[in-house]
Amino acid sequence: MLEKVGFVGQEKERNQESNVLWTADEFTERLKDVGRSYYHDKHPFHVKMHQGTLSREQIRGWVANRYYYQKCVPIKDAAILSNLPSMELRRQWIGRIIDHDGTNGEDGGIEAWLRLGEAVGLSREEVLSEEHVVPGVRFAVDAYVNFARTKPWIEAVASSLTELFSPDLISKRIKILERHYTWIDKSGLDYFQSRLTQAPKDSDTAMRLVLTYCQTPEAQQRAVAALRFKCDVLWAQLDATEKAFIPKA
Ligand SMILES: O=C(O)c1cc(C(=O)O)c2c(n1)C(=O)C(=O)c1cc(C(=O)O)[nH]c1-2
Repeated sequence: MLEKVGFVGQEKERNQESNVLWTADEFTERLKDVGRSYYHDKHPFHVKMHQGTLSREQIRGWVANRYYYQKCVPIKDAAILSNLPSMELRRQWIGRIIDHDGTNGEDGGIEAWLRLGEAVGLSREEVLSEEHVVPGVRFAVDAYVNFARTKPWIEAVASSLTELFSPDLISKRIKILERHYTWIDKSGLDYFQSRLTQAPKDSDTAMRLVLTYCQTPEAQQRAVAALRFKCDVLWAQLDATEKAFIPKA
């Protein structure tokens, strides 16, 4: 009997399938199904952002809170790196830390996010102090870092596969911000532009690893569950941001 891996409400259907090893195509579709159902592009906070109805304060609240996620992503990747069992695997992962932290003479994503903060009217000090970060965001992001530290590395790798879905959302977001939030200085959007090339590279690597190393039904199902967990991490951040910055109608 396989251990339950968190398919809320779908245990029966999943258990019947528990001994089936999916083909690479079926497995890929199962992973994409998670994104189609649970990715944060459909969160009400994003829906309002896309409708162009968020106030300056609400955009600032989102940027200040997302900073905590940005800051923790390379910490999460360093945790995964520390669990990878070979030089070859670590070589495939280490670039992610540099993408966010930068390297000598070259800024990374965290710096770009701070510039986004300035472009929406938040001082660097204000963002760095985390004074606007609400408890729910901190808890959700910390859960992601903790997951990467403590779970088998292949599950942590699978949890990063939300990046399969982020390019569509981010390219939509760039257009929306330019069209509806014209008060934001355009230079602040550089962060999103660079993710459009980084995210597909990252998700290709992660997908290759997951397809290679998840070779039992249980391993495949754990990967799907890890991706569902990550969708919940992203969703919970927006729940907490929405509650803090959008008054109830
Ligand atoms: O703006 C977004 O909607 C979004 C989503 C995601 C994601 O889907 O995980 C990431 C990012 N952005 C992002 O900027 C980023 O650096 C990133 C790293 C990771 C990861 O799990 O390793 N996801 C994401």
